Amino acid sequence: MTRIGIVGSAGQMGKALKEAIAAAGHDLAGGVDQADGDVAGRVQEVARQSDVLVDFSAPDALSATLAAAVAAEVPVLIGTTGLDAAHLAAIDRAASRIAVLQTGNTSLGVAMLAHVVRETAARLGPQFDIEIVEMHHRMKIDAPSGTALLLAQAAAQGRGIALADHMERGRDGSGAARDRGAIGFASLRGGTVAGEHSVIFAGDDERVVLSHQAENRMVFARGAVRAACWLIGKPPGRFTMAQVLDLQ
Ligand SMILES: NC(=O)C1=CN([C@@H]2O[C@H](COP(=O)(O)OP(=O)(O)OC[C@H]3O[C@@H](n4cnc5c(N)ncnc54)[C@H](OP(=O)(O)O)[C@@H]3O)[C@@H](O)[C@H]2O)C=CC1
Ligand SMILES: O=C(O)C1=N[C@H](C(=O)O)C[C@H](O)C1
Repeated sequence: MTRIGIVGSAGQMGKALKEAIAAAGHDLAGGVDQADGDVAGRVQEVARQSDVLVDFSAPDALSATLAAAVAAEVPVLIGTTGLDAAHLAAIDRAASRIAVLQTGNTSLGVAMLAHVVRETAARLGPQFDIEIVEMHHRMKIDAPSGTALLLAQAAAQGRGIALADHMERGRDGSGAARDRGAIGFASLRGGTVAGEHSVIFAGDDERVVLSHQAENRMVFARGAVRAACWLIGKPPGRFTMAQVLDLQ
C-alpha cells in the first residue's frame, strides 16, 4: 500500500486528495498545513513517513516541501500554482536529487488538451491568433492560472517560439491591440467554478476552440494520486503528466 503525504492537506485540494487516496486504497502518511505551525519541521516528519509527497498549498511552502523531500529521498508532486522563476529554479535543483513532477493541472483531460494544443498550434501556424480564456472560483489568488500557462507553453512549443517573448497578459485601455504572434490571456473569477480553460485559435473568418471543463476537484485529485504513485522508484529528474499518461 502506498503512503502519500500531503502539504496543504486541509485545503480544498487537500480534502479532495484524501478522498482520492482512500478510494484508490492507498494510505495517507500525514498532512501539513500552515495553521499547524513549524511547517518546515512538520513536512520533514511527514516526508520521512511517506513513499511520495504531494504539495497543493501555496508558493511560500515550496522551499520546505522540496527540502523535506530531498532530505527523505522521496519523490514529490508539486501541484501548487503561482510559482515564479525562482521557484522553478528551486524545483530544478531538487530534481537533480529526486524525482519531481510539477504541473499546473493534474487532470487527464488537461494533459490530453495540452497535447492537442501543441499539435494544433504547429499545424495551423502563426496566421491564427492564440488567446487563452480561463475561469475559476472566487477564492483563486493567482492569474493567469497554472493551467493557462501550461497550455500557452504547449502552444508556444508547437509554434517553435519562446513563450516569455510572446505573452500578452492583462490588456487594458488604449494601445492594447494584440501584437502579431502574441499569445493572449484573459482570467475570469467568480462563484465556485472548479476550472475552465479554452484555447482559441482565431484565424480569418474561422475559429478553432479547444476547451476543458473540470466539474469538480476530484479530477485533479485522482490524476495527482495516479501521478504520485507513478513517480515512486523514478530516478532524479523532472517528469510530466504527459509521461504519466504515456502521451509522448
Ligand atoms: N495542479 C492542479 O491540478 C491544481 C492546482 N491547484 C493549486 O493548488 C493550490 C491549493 O489550492 P486549494 O486547495 O484550492 O487552496 P486552499 O486555499 O483551499 O488550501 C491551501 C492549503 O495550503 C495550506 N498552506 C498555505 N500556505 C502554506 C504554507 N506556507 N505552508 C504549509 N501549508 C500552507 C493551507 O493551510 P492553512 O489553511 O493552514 O493556511 C491550506 O490547507 C493552489 O496553488 C491552486 O492553484 C488547485 C487545483 C488543481
Ligand atoms: O486554484 C484552482 O482551483 C485551480 N488551480 C489550477 C490552475 O491554476 O490552473 C488548476 C485548476 O484549474 C484549479
